[in-house]
Amino acid sequence: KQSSIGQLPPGPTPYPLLGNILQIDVKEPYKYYLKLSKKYGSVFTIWLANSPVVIISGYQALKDTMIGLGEEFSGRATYPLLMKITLGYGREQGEMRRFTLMTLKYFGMVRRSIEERVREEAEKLVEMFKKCKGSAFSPADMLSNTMANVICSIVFGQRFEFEDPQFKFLLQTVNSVFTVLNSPIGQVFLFPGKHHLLFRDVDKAREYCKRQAKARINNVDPSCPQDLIDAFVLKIQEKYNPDTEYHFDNLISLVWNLFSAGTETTSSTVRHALLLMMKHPDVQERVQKEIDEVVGQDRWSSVEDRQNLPYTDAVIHEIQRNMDLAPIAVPHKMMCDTEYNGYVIPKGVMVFPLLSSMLIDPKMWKNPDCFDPENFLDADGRFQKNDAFVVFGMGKRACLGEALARIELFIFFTYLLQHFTFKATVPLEELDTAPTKCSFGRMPRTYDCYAIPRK
Ligand code: HEM
Repeated sequence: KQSSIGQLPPGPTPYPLLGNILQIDVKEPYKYYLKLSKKYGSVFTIWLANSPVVIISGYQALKDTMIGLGEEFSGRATYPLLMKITLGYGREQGEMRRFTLMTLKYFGMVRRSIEERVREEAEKLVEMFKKCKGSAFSPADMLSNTMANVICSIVFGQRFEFEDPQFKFLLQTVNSVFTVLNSPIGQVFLFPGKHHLLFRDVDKAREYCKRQAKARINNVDPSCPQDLIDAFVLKIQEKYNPDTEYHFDNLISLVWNLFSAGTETTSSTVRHALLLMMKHPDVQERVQKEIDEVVGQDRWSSVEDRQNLPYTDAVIHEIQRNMDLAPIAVPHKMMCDTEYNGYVIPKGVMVFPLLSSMLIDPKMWKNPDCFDPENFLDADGRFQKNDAFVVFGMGKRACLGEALARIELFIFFTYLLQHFTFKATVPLEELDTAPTKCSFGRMPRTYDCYAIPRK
């Protein structure tokens, strides 16, 4: 089969029907891929059942393919599970991506600023943590709820009360999506599994998005769209033509995708951030000291403070590097037969950009294997960028919520550390910071903590 579909890069010998599935540690497949890259080099092939997947690893190869051959490598995987629960909007794609980026910018700049929306939610979170009055609690749901509301304010034009049953259902569904993707079956998404139950919930969640969108059809003020759904409905009306990307199905997918891609990612990163702060009290103290000196206790921090908070900035970057949220990004698909490195990767073949390979490359980092903010600091303690920081992916498919996510992480993290010191409920040596499920993305543990008010 290999010879009949082009000169695929080499890789471990697959078994008939199963491919390499039995060799893969389905709990942490990306570790297996990292091992394979040592044997086969920066481009190799594995087989998930009958389907070849080309894996790209290391700085140069990722740059050559994701940027140099960006168009060729930019397709979206069209496997049913992925289509339905992740980025289903994009078989045609380019225009949808442009629309989303422009609209996020529009609502952030022309309408109410993104930062203002983020700050409102972060303030609410601080209030909620205060209500815990220093006793132990789990921050996970509060983080998801507040961070989801940032997206809701842009997409639906409203925030939801946490008790709202529809909001709870949407969040639960997002959570199940990530749980399934991270369970062993999630990695091998070509197989049927319990995801038919998930499909049912995802369909219900998409139904909700549909109702929201339908309600707008005759109610949008063309001179003043209030949210992303309004902006899209205007496009449908302006350009109605079933051949364009502006049709109802794409609107539903886009709304759902933004909600799902924008909620669990940022909230689990802040969850991981607090866990690391508990594990490294010296780092937490140094961040607080810097915030106290630059921002003080009498005003909230703003994104403009970032450049004067190099240590805090380095810590946030290091949290993301250490977390490695999306070790294989989101699967790509070849747009056409493409020659790379002497191999021919055929149109339609799935590609995993192994982002992890860059995040732990010893040539790129001072201390790749541990949590160490020094990875982002120069000898004078200034923040230092690093090209291998690719947590948001690279090239034409890079995360389109990156700008929003960076504001969210900065504001939530600095607000929380300005107001609280986080302490573990177990002795530090028992506090495990390794993510629990790592099949597709890496999800941090849930935990109880103390948030001790600082004032
Ligand atoms: C810590 C936060 C986040 C991280 C680490 C992250 C990371 C990523 C990564 C690695 C990809 C895949 C890139 C690739 O395939 O090359 C991606 C795609 C995407 N992200 Fe994010 N993301 C985050 C937050 C967000 C937020 C807040 C939104 C919502 C606005 C969002 C929306 C998306 C979308 C829509 C895509 C698909 C882009 C496409 O296929 O064209 N992400 N993200």
